[in-house]
Amino acid sequence: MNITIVGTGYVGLVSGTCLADLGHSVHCVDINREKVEMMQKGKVPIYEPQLEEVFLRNIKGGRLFFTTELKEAMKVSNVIFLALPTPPGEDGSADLSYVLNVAEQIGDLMTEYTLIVNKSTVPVGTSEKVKNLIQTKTKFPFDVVSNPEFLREGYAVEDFMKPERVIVGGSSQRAFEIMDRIYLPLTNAGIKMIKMDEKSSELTKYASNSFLATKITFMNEVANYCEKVGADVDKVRFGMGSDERIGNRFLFPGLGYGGSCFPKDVKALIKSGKEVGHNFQILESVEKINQKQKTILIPEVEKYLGGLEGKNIAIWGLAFKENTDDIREAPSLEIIEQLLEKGAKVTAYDSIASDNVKKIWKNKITYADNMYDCIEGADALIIATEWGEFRNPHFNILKEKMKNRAIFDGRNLYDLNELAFHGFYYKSIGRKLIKK
Ligand SMILES: NC(=O)c1ccc[n+]([C@@H]2O[C@H](COP(=O)([O-])OP(=O)(O)OC[C@H]3O[C@@H](n4cnc5c(N)ncnc54)[C@H](O)[C@@H]3O)[C@@H](O)[C@H]2O)c1
Ligand SMILES: O=c1ccn([C@@H]2O[C@H](COP(=O)(O)OP(=O)(O)O[C@H]3O[C@H](CO)[C@@H](O)[C@H](O)[C@H]3O)[C@@H](O)[C@H]2O)c(=O)[nH]1
Repeated sequence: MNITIVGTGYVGLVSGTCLADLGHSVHCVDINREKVEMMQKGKVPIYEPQLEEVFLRNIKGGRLFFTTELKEAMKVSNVIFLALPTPPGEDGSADLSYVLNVAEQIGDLMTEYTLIVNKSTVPVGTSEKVKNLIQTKTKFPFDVVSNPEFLREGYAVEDFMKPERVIVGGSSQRAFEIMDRIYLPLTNAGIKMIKMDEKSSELTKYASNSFLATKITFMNEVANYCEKVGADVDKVRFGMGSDERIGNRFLFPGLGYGGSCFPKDVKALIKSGKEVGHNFQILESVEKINQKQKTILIPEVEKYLGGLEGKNIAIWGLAFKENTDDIREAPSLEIIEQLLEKGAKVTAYDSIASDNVKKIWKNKITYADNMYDCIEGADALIIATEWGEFRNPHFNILKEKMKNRAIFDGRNLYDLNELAFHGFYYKSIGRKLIKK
């Protein structure tokens, strides 16, 4: 089948590449000329494990193409996936301008039956808005379906190819049949496709992300309580997660949830609720607690050092989580902001995400080339991302290079006994404080 994907970011590029790998001919469209030229030359513009291999295989196989021209792609395909940004507007609501602009263009360019498949995360009622808009632009028949995407950055290829479910929201038999054909290689392999109406499908995405954000936030609250009463959150997490009704995933406490999805989707659901007079009280609390959690280690560092003015603080990890170069809503950004405000000197290291942080913080902080250069002369080390390379450091090198043996670990990477053995002051989340 010939498929067009509009928007080649994390979702569009991964979906396009994977759909090509399932045998479809995929034309990816993006307005960013530089990005398109890069992809035409065989370069992947984002960091996403496994993606490059599948990308190159499908370019070579003649199934994956890139263009800046929607019109060109639509000449060969009448199934169009939208993988466009839906960033938060000033009031927290999802900004639908990208989706609606492209919908309008599709309406103008259509010359036959067209299926518009919306993969962007959008509020309930967006399919209807898109339908109404296209209706004013064309005389040709068309359908709009909602097909929310559940992939995680860092595991995107795996999540797309082996999803726990594919959700399709629509109201036309013709559209459902096309969706059946597109996903046949997955459903044949035992992946379930759940069909429903458009509104329920759109809400399934927001409700899933908001539920996961709530689960994480609940654990952060439990962790903060553990510290007050002397319980260990890792043990509590393991005990709770062993109950299948709770499940052991997404129970890791830390520096709060970040990334391009949870923060914006929680905000957007709260806002959508308000528009119809519904108060998502639980999500309002989740948001507030999460905001506080991102910088929860700062007062701890401040207390330990007796102030931050002129202190050298090292940060390991800048990405919002491991295995990605994405820094959208990363706790590291707010940590850096507060440290600088309080007069500290910051040296940071992230093997993949540093370049993106440089665009924001420029030369206001120092960027180290490796994790050990980063801690040279440091008064304290903050761990903000759980990259694999931080999990087993040579503690002897840390002891030699750091001015103070002090680690503030936002990801609970280390064994408490080991850090006590090495003589570190070690503050993690929801666990006993190890004092030198
Ligand atoms: N990032 C994720 O992990 C993830 C997962 C599931 C769902 N989503 C949702 O998917 C959507 C896309 O997210 P993303 O992270 O891939 O975004 P992104 O910002 O990484 O990519 C969006 C792409 O769209 C392009 N674009 C913008 N306007 C365009 C236009 N008029 N025509 C063609 N291309 C255009 C941009 O240049 C960019 O390359 C959002 O609604 C998001 O909430 C994201
Ligand atoms: O136990 C956990 C799990 C995650 N996180 C944090 O939660 C955030 C989100 O993590 P994750 O869900 O792994 O990353 P995303 O790539 O943002 O993926 C989420 O957002 C996507 C965009 O909507 C959805 O498609 C995915 O299903 C959903 O997991 C990150 O800051 C993590 O550090 C925790 O603090 N504790």
